[in-house]
Amino acid sequence: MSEPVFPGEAPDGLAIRVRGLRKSFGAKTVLDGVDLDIRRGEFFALLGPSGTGKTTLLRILAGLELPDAGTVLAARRRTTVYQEPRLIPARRVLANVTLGLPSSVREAGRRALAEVGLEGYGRAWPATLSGGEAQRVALARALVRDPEVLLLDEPFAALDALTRLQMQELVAELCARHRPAVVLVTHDVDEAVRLADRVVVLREGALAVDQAIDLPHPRDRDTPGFTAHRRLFLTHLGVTAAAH
Ligand SMILES: Nc1ncnc2c1ncn2[C@@H]1O[C@H](COP(=O)(O)OP(=O)(O)OP(=O)(O)O)[C@@H](O)[C@H]1O
Repeated sequence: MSEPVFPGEAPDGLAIRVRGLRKSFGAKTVLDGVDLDIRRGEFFALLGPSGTGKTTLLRILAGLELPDAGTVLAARRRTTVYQEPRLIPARRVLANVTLGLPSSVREAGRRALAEVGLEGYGRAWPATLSGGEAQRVALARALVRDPEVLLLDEPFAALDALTRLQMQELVAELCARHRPAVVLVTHDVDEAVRLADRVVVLREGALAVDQAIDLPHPRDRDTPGFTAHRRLFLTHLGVTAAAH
């Protein structure tokens, strides 16, 4: 490694600053000189075809993976929500939410559960929850840590279509209230355009498009401008116009 990773916090106004990031697995180069600044409070979405390195980039931002070269400066409190809720089955819901934190945060844990629509679920067992409820618990577990950077790795991908829409709405609401910087990795172009302030496409190891989405909230496919953004990203993802 040529330079240290996480030598300090990102400069003022930034939650994340990435410079010259490279990562290979064996002969395969996944990230090939990625530069990226994410502002504090910015909702950032990362699109890209399967296997292009989105999760690898997120894992590097989380501090779970080391790059081969480059620097990452990031706000310290970073929390990840994954596609699966990753709850501990032998712990009740509230204990899952406050896992690893002092007992003084139990009340904050209950408040976080209420914020995700699960008031009164603290003593429930994970096995009794639906997929959507379990993912709400995962969100509460992130929320109670008061993240400066919220890393979302396809958090809605395993949910049915209706639950996915409800969860997108919830995440939009929570992020508008708490204003963490968000990095959302998703395959879903509509989801990215609906939620993000800015969308980037990762292709062949580099960031191919970097587009601000300056549309009012709440957004849906009927919001003027939505379809134009959608088309742009689909085109950059290699989807032909006929399939739009
Ligand atoms: N620990 C690892 N060892 C070897 N190869 C890896 C490892 N982690 C990721 N890769 C490879 O790196 C490439 C990028 O993987 P990554 O999971 O980051 O892509 P992705 O864009 O998130 O994919 P998807 O959208 O399908 O989740 C893939 O070819 C993958 O097989």
